[in-house]
Formats: sequence, structure tokens, C-alpha cells
Amino acid sequence: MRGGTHVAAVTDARFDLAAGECLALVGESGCGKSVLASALLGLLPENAETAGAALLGDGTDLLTADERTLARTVRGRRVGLVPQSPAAHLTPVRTVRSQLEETLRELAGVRRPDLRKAAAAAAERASFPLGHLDRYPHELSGGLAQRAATALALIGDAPLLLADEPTTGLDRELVDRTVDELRRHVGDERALLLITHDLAAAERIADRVAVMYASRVVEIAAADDFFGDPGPRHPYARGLLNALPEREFTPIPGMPPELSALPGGCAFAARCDRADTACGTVPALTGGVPLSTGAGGASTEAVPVSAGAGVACHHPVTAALEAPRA
Ligand SMILES: Nc1ncnc2c1ncn2[C@@H]1O[C@H](COP(=O)(O)OP(=O)(O)OP(=O)(O)O)[C@@H](O)[C@H]1O
Ligand code: NI
Repeated sequence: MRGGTHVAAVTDARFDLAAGECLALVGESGCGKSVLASALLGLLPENAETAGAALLGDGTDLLTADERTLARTVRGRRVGLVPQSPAAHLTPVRTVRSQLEETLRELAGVRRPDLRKAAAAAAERASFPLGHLDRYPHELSGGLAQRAATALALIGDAPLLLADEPTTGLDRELVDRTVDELRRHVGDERALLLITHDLAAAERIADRVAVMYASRVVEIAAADDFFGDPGPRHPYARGLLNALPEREFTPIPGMPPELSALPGGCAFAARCDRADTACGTVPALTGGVPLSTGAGGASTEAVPVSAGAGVACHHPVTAALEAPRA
């Protein structure tokens, strides 16, 4: 797209997300996570091309809905966005209270006499301290700005909450608190898609993990399997985990490819010690178990998809072959 080049930023992403579930989408910088999130919000730039479908529970396709539908019925109401940089997302010249009230008017139809009370309730839902409601965004700490942004995201009671790197720049303790709070809002009626490069945050709150590499989802797994035993099956996902200081602290050799110049075949092959000639073709995501169709979530394909778990690799790691990690 940029400068006339064509970038395939997201390819073959297939997943379901059911109400009550938290799916963490992880992967290195530039692998396409935010482009996927923008697609789900209908916020891709105008020259972007999409194929496939991203279906909400009622059949609304986020990829083909027109801007009017997206603005009136989707953003905020069906998909709530917890932004990457709350400070930048909040309006700098207005207090938190006034921003909450405006959103309550717009999304929840709250009338003027009830606004003050409703704004306080909205703030409390995201643990935003009422004593700070009359502050401007620049007067808030990073953590409080995040809570203000979360309070705004929750107002529409959207069945899908989408959080793109909600913990960037926060210290560990604040990361934990922030994701715990997000998790608190997942329930019978709501699902959470947490986009992050922070594996510890994913481990903390996710039910399932989807790993993206060079524009493709290369593995989807139950979080317990992924972070525990048997561990990830894709060599890249395994490498990501093993690079963590609290694990082996061994980085994956080499660099991810530029998305504008992807190699043919498996994009990870050049960095992979399991690669052979079979890896000259792109491996499909296989090994999935059928998932029931989610009520409030989003799926990125129109066809029935079995992507509850799976791996896109010609030589996935199998628990029987490898010694389990300590
Ligand atoms: N509007 C655009 N025009 C051209 N290329 C783009 C555009 N938006 C994103 N890209 C490219 O798409 C790729 C994926 O970007 P994306 O922002 O989705 O990565 P990400 O996984 O969210 O990374 P990060 O962890 O840094 O947020 C990048 O190579 C980026 O340069
Ligand atoms: Ni991003």
C-alpha cells in the first residue's frame, strides 16, 4: 500500500471467538496484528483490499459493511475498542467526565438529567476514581488514562472488546492490573480479543492464544496447552516462548521478513532448524478441533471453520518427540 507497494499484511487468519472467551493474538512487531484489528473495526485505509469475512454473531460482516453501518451499529456498540495509546485516544481539551457523558448520550441514549449519575457508574465499572472525573487527560497517570479509555470502551456494552496493545509502556504491575481488569469484563455476554506482544499478559488472562508470524496465524492453541504442557507446536511459537527471560532466554536467530518481500513457502523457514524442502510450500493451519459457533464473537471466514486449535507447519513439534520443557 505505502509508496505504491502492495503489502499482504494479514493472510488466512481464521478464528472464532465465543462469548465468555479471551483470545490473545500475539506476535512480533509488524506481523499484522493491528491491521487485523483495524479490519475488524472497519478502520482500514481506503486503499486497503480485503477478502473473506469477519462475521459477528448476527451475521454482520465487518469487512463488507458500509461506513454508515460501521459507525452507527458496529464501532462502540458491537465492537468496543480499548486503544493502544489511551492518552492519544482521549480528547485532550475535555475532561474525562465530559467525554464519558458524550459517549453515554451517543451510544446509550442517556438523557441530560441522568448523565452525571451514568458517567459516575461508567467510571466505576472501569475502576476509574470518581475524584478524577473532572481532570483532563494530560493530568492522568498512564494507568488512569487506560481506565478512562476502558470506561469509554465499555459504554456501548459491545459483545466484543478489542484491546490492541492496551499495556504498551506500562510497568509490570500496571500491566497485570490492566489485563486483569479487562478480563473482568469478559462474561456471558462478552468476548475479549487481546492483541499484545506481551506473552506474560497473554498467559495471565487468555483462554486461547493465536500466534501470528509474517501476516499469518501460524498456531492457535488453548492457553493451558500453549504455556504449559505440551507447549507450542509451531517452531516459531516455541521460539517466542523460549526467548523469554523467565524461560530459556534464547532469542530466535535472524529477523522476520519484510511483509512487502515475503519469501515463497513458509515465511519462517529461513529461521527454522526444522525446515526442509517441504517448507517450500505454505503450510495450512491444520489439526483444528471444531468449535461451536460463538454467539457474540467474530470469525474471520464465512465458511464453517474449525480453528479452535491448529498449527500451520510441515514439521510441528510433537510432545512425543521432544522432551517437555521444565
Ligand atoms: N496503511 C498502511 N500502508 C502500508 N503498510 C501498512 C499500513 N498499515 C500497516 N502496514 C504494514 O503492515 C504490516 C503489519 O503492521 P501492523 O501494524 O499490523 O503490525 P503489528 O503486528 O500490529 O505490530 P506492532 O506490534 O508493532 O503493533 C507492517 O509491515 C506495516 O508496515
Ligand atoms: Ni500493532
